[in-house]
Amino acid sequence: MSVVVPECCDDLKRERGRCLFNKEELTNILDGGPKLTEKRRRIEKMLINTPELFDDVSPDYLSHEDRYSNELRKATQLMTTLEKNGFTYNDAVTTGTGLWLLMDGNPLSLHISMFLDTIKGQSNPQQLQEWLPLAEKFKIIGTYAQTELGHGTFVRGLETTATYDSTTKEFVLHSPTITATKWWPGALGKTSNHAVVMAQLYLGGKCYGPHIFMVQLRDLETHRTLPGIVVGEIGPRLGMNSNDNGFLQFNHHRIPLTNMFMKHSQVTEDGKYVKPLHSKLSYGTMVQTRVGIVYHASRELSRALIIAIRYSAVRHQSEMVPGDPEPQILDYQTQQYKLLPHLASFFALRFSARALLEVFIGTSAGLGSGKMNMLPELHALSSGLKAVATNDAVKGTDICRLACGGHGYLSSSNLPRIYTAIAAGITYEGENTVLFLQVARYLIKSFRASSQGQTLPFSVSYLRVQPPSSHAPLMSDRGLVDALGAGVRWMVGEAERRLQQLVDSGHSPHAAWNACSVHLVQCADAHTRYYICEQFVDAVSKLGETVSSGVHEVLRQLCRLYILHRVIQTAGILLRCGAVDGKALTSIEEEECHLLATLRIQAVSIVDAIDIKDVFLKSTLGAWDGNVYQRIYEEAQKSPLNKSDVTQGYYQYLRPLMKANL
Ligand SMILES: CCCCC/C=C\C/C=C\C/C=C\C=C\C(=O)SCCNC(=O)CCNC(=O)[C@H](O)C(C)(C)COP(=O)(O)OP(=O)(O)OC[C@H]1O[C@@H](n2cnc3c(N)ncnc32)[C@H](O)[C@@H]1OP(=O)(O)O
Ligand SMILES: Cc1cc2nc3c(=O)[nH]c(=O)nc-3n(C[C@H](O)[C@H](O)[C@H](O)COP(=O)(O)OP(=O)(O)OC[C@H]3O[C@@H](n4cnc5c(N)ncnc54)[C@H](O)[C@@H]3O)c2cc1C
Repeated sequence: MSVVVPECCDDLKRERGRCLFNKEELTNILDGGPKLTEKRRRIEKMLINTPELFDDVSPDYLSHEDRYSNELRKATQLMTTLEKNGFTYNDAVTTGTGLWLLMDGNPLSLHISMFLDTIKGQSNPQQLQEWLPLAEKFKIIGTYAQTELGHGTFVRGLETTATYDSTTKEFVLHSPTITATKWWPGALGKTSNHAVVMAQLYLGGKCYGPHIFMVQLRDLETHRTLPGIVVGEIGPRLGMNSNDNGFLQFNHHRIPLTNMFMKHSQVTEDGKYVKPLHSKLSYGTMVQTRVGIVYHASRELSRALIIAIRYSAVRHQSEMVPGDPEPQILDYQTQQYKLLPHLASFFALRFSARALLEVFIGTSAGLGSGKMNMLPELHALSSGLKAVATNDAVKGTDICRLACGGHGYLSSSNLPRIYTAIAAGITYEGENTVLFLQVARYLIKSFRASSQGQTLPFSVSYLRVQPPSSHAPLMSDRGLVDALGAGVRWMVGEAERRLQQLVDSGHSPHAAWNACSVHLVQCADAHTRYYICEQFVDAVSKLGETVSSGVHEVLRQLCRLYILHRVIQTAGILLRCGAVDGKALTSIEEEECHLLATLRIQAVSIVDAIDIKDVFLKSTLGAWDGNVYQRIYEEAQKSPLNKSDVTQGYYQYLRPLMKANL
């Protein structure tokens, strides 16, 4: 059956006809300015014009091995296409386009992110000069090998050892137990010939904790594993199965002294240790990746939202008024309630990701001149935002899937794949509960420091013991954000009181910490969300002077929805600390419902402005033209089971069963 694709279906035409703002202007804001929109579109055009980057057959129909090879084919093609056209792999990552083409995890992602970032951030000048050009030109291909079978979260507990032998000026890398096996690193199984390896440094029998080493794993000509190394792939996962996540063991494998990354700490030829300026500088690559993940999570959420909101405008179901035509499902308030707060979250995360990037850039510049004082603030912010962004993207993506009913469960909707890929984000790069506990540690320390009269860094300054009282009217954006801040201050104060009470009653500080950790995680989550609200309000108010009134109004409504929704989610705490009363909550709930109806009118135009082309959405439900049913039908025809009317399985199993005398 041939497809006659209308320019865009009537439902979407009508939706788009109601747009009251300049879409291009909103697109520019999301990209970070018109120049960045223009650059992204140039990259997209170039990629779209490279047919080799697209799948002939859905990876769902490929074997485990073919999925990997197919993705490797596309990943290498992507790198050469970018290079030939004067772009960097970073351009493809920062615009999202590269990651979207490589649908489900890809074998070069660790190389272009954590491997290169470690070389850039942890090398001394000689190492940088030696390794960076090789890695940038793909002469060596690497990954970040830290996690082990026995330890992922607890980096200090890693078992792999790097013991210095001053007689040969080498480190001996060893995996003393099965649990010391490196396990999980992306692209470790079959792709990488090098890895940056986190191992316990031993000098003269003394352990100096985890340090990073550059280790060659495979021969650069034959790609065969080097002696003293065992490496392989770990098998199928929930998602991201086109990557070759791997395992790695060392058997007294020797590498030169100069292969320890020596920007921050050094080992001299005679085996002396030179301490870094801060003990956690070797965790820098993780921090940098967490900053990137906040953007990544917001982008993935936006893909799911575009799909679900367009589909909700095309899908008609049931009767709202008996006898009337079936309405668009987007007209149901419950559908708006499912989707629109997540749309607001996407914007909130995008503005917060930008603010975090600025903190990262500022802190990195400070580190360059020996200033370590911003590091705890960056660690807390990047940990909290990574956790909230991935939690919300996963939840939001699943809600989008559910909001599409049965068709959301189809692989061709692309929602399952977006979900399984981003679901891993809750675990990798610091499991979210663990990261929240790091944030909580910072909050409690800050709260205590404030009680002792110390000045607090900017993200926690609202926790000071005697904050200035809010002058903003409660129902204004600022007033409600101040109320949320008061709620977090109350929660942190309460956590501190409970900790102290437990210690006073004879518990050790560590036991007290564990006994309060559910509450502490809630404090960290609430603090991070307060920070996000602040960033959203600030961004919208700053933009107010420079953007057209239509765009400003849309942003103001999304920001308002985000805040109202947050206040309702936190109602229990806000009532307990007296920041709001029942009457205020009732009017906030009413306003939220009203706002849902207002935002619904322009919802399709808002997701259009996110400007993700069909080839990157890869969804039968979310395409720009809204031609949903034809696409679903055509995708189903591609199933290998439809190649013949009667399958082999019939002759092999079904027929014998039917003929059997049961
Ligand atoms: C760039 C684009 C990216 C896009 C991405 C898109 C797709 C990704 C695709 C695939 C996935 C890719 C890769 C995945 C990779 C990985 O997962 S790599 C492995 C990541 N592993 C982790 O994140 C482990 C998490 N654990 C930790 O970070 C630490 O163990 C932990 C922080 C939990 C504890 O550390 P530890 O050394 O045990 O700490 P202590 O208890 O001794 O000390 C705590 C004090 O140290 C401070 N601190 C901890 N970390 C840092 C840091 N990074 N920077 C600064 N300070 C730090 C902490 O605040 C404590 O300070 P105080 O004592 O309170 O003052
Ligand atoms: C798709 C994917 C890709 C990955 N890529 C890489 C990679 O490229 N390189 C690499 O080195 N690693 C990689 N990892 C590993 C990843 O970083 C770890 O899985 C992650 O850090 C969590 O560690 P874990 O698996 O040991 O979980 P655990 O730490 O064992 O966590 C299990 C549970 O214990 C809880 N828990 C643990 N510690 C605490 C605590 N202190 N307090 C309270 N609760 C706690 C956690 O909250 C969680 O509920 C990847 C993982 C995945 C899933």
